[in-house]
Amino acid sequence: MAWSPVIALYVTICCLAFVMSKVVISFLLYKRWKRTRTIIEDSPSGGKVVVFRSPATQSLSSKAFMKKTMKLSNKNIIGSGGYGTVYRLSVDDNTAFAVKRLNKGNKDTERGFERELDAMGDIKHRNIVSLYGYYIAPQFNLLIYELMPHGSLDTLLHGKSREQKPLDWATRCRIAVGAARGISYLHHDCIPHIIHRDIKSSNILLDQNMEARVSDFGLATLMDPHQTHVSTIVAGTFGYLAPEYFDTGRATTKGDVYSFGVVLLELLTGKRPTDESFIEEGTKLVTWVKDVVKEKKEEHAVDSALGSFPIKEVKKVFRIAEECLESDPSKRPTMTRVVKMLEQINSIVN
Ligand SMILES: Nc1ncnc2c1ncn2[C@@H]1O[C@H](COP(=O)(O)OP(=O)(O)OP(=O)(O)O)[C@@H](O)[C@H]1O
Repeated sequence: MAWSPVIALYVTICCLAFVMSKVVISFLLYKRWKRTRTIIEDSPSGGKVVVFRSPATQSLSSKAFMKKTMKLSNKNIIGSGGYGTVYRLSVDDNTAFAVKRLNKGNKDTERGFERELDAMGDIKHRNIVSLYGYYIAPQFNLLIYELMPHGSLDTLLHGKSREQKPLDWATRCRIAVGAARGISYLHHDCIPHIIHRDIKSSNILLDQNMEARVSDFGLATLMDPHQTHVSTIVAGTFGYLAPEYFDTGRATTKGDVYSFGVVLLELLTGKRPTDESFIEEGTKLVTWVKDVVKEKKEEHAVDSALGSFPIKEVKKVFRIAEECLESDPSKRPTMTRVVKMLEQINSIVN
């Protein structure tokens, strides 16, 4: 059946309007995307700096960042991990950032790497360490993060410094619920949903108000597994990995829930999952705690540095940890549920 010229004209106009609207929308989205970032190509090094615009990065021009970065030395190091070294980068007396220098990833994955970083820059939550920008160059990559003045939960719980005061019960509870809210946000509120894959006490950092912030989200997927240290099997860290991960190698939100359960045990007992005493006794933190809870002797497992603590609340947190550590992933609660359960602990205000 032949179309009348009028219908053919209508169809042509509709198709053109459709294509034009797509082009205009893409252009506007690109303009908006550009407005939220400062991008500088550094021709001598072949590198590129991208700074996500926000009130916190107003003082950080890409040029200033490049200059300061080139001057970073060993005395600026604040930590190091499987993915690289972390430096303190001070812009002025009041402004500083944490800069992570990454061991170089795979060249083929560079485009995907940039896309992932751009997406990570859009994630903002009071319990997540913000990514402020990045630098990509042929020799190395840098990630610019918000600086967390109180360092990591791992150092606060297990650090050797004698001046350091042990964390009290109320602070531990606040850290637990803050970290849980951060993970829950990644799992349930981000689109697409994000599985962290490496929840552990050294990836829970503390801001100026001792509020917990989850860091390193997305890094486990970004980095080539062969570039990371020996304790990382595909992704994740020994002692925190859910048992099913060893069989399937698949990261899931329930795997993060398990790792968070291990962090809860660390907060309760003050012991690392890889504590030497467990190896000597042929057990591990999770098994030891399960036995203690079964015998209703939780008070014997509590961190001796804790001083006084409300035993009823301690028992409740042990029970929440136990649920997170169920061997069957389907029996573990979601992180939203974990947040709700923790919020019922009296020492947790707001
Ligand atoms: N944004 C930050 N602010 C302050 N200190 C930080 C920041 N990021 C990392 N650190 C410090 O640097 C240390 C090393 O961090 P990094 O994330 O590189 O390794 P990790 O978490 O210890 O181990 P892994 O690389 O296996 O995850 C942290 O334990 C923390 O003390």
